Amino acid sequence: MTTTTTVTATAPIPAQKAEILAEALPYIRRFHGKTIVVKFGGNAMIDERLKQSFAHDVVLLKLVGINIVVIHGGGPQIENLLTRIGKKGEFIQGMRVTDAETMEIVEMVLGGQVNKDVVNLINQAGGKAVGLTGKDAAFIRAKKLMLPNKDNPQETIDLGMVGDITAIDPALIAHLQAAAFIPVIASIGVGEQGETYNINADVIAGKIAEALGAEKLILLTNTPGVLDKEGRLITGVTPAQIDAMVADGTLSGGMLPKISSALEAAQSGVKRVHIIDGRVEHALLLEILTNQGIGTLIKSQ
Ligand SMILES: Nc1ncnc2c1ncn2[C@@H]1O[C@H](COP(=O)(O)OP(=O)(O)O)[C@@H](O)[C@H]1O
Ligand SMILES: CC(=O)N[C@@H](CCC(=O)OP(=O)(O)O)C(=O)O
Repeated sequence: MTTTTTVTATAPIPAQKAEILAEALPYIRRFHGKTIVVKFGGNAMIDERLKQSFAHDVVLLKLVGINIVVIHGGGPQIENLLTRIGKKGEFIQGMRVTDAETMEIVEMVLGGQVNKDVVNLINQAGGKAVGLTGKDAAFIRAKKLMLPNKDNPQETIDLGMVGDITAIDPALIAHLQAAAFIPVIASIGVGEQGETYNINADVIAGKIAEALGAEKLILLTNTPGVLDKEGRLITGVTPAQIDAMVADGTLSGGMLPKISSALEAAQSGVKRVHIIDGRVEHALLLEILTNQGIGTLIKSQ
């Protein structure tokens, strides 16, 4: 008996769609086998649909052979829980003042709720994500940060349990990448005595990108990129422009640790560092696989 196979004609793909797909090829070839570190900001993480589009992008990029490493924040999510226990968050130069009780909340929210949420989303999208904090294999070592006081450089500001990264061991990430897992890292570090440190997620993302020799670092946030005094997007910033914008207050709050770690990464061998709008659907695909420049490129000089 012979069987007949029916081949159903597929609907013609609009030429524009095919063109966009074809445009991705040189980028896939360029980044195949390379590492791209992506920081998913807490503010970009609020919308469910955007979270899913982020997770799909991560899985697609991994499937075309790009080693994606995800670092996530969770500032607004920490703030929610602090409010529920009647505590108000305090920030100095974009860093959360972290007493012992706040540290407990930060670890619970970042290492627990937010980390597992991101892991779950990526796995639901078909990836193999593994959640970590810097305590796993003690791969992010830190000591207490003493923040220089901008008004009086002889003085330092005590932020409590905020960590200053002393070392990152890339071996654990390399093992996970070799086995096709997607590392999803919460911004917690560990001290010499096993103490827990709260570290700004942008700072960790920059240091991990450096330690892994990443091709790209992408910081997804809730603004179109770096904005000038008039609120217009700056598509590329130099160190001199950054210094001027910090000095005149154009850059403030959460943008301060973001811009300084982006610049440090760019000056320490990470080839391209971008701050982009995580509120744009498929922002990652647009940034990595198309010639559509979005957000701000941080220049090393
Ligand atoms: N010049 C600037 N350009 C863009 N954003 C800025 C600037 N100065 C301060 N910001 C603030 O920085 C915020 C981004 O940092 P943050 O709130 O820490 O985001 P994330 O959670 O993504 O790390 C923006 O929402 C904006 O309020
Ligand atoms: C020291 C410090 O400020 N830690 C941050 C860690 C989370 C974070 O960086 O989250 P976003 O990326 O969403 O801002 C905090 O406690 O809020």
